[in-house]
Amino acid sequence: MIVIGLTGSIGMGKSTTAKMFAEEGVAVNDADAVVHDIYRNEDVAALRDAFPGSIRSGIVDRQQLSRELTAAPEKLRLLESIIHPLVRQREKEFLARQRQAGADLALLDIPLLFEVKAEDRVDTVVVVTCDPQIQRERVLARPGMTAEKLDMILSRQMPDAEKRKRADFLIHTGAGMNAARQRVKQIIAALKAGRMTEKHA
Ligand SMILES: CC(C)(COP(=O)(O)OP(=O)(O)OC[C@H]1O[C@@H](n2cnc3c(N)ncnc32)[C@H](O)[C@@H]1O)[C@@H](O)C(=O)NCCC(=O)NCCS
Ligand SMILES: Nc1ncnc2c1ncn2[C@@H]1O[C@H](COP(=O)(O)OP(=O)(O)OP(=O)(O)O)[C@@H](O)[C@H]1O
Repeated sequence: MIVIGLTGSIGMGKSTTAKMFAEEGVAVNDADAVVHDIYRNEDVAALRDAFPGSIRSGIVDRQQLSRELTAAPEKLRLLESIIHPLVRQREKEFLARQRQAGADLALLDIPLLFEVKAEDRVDTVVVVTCDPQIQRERVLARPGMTAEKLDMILSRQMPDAEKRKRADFLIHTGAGMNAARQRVKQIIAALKAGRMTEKHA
């Protein structure tokens, strides 16, 4: 089974592109969705201890947590140290299920793939990218998003230019949905034909 790592900075189009892979029959594990699921459904003692002000009825209130972190960005590191091992565990279970089902491809959508050195856990890395202007417009258009919060998140992400350099495949999402979909199909075909990278191609 070939494990695809999909990444890109905030608002570059990861979720949209992951959906396109899913529509082509590739099973997808979305790290952000796993985090949200943990907050909604799991009573994690370490989170209760570290962020008591963001807990409602035993589980994390994500909006409150987000406000707390925007006010105190240094706490993000602590949050990551609690959350990332849980995400990693879910990822392993997902891959085991896919292997057992005999899948030929599986995709991990990992926003912080390079930052947490997850390249070692995947066979090929696909990076989504677009113009920084478009990125900012997309993100600031989201309800609840502020310039401060965006800057807090960007400060924890590797610059897009560096991600692009490290990519095996690039998908530009500034040219519309159809162009991105064609590119997804092309990448799947390349992988199925054993071509794992376009680096130095
Ligand atoms: C900071 C939190 C509370 C903000 O919640 P909110 O609902 O507003 O945003 P959401 O989760 O949808 O994230 C928005 C974007 O920021 C990115 N992002 C989230 N956390 C981080 C982080 N620690 N570092 C860099 N980027 C991040 C996400 O991948 C996504 O692209 C939340 O993102 C969170 O709990 N982050 C910590 C967990 C984490 O590291 N997640 C990254 C993927 S495992
Ligand atoms: N190929 C594309 N063509 C046009 N618009 C796109 C394309 N890909 C994504 N978008 C738009 O960009 C916005 C952000 O996309 P998306 O939510 O997929 O980003 P993301 O990288 O997953 O964000 P985050 O990092 O916050 O999770 C959405 O409004 C989406 O419709």
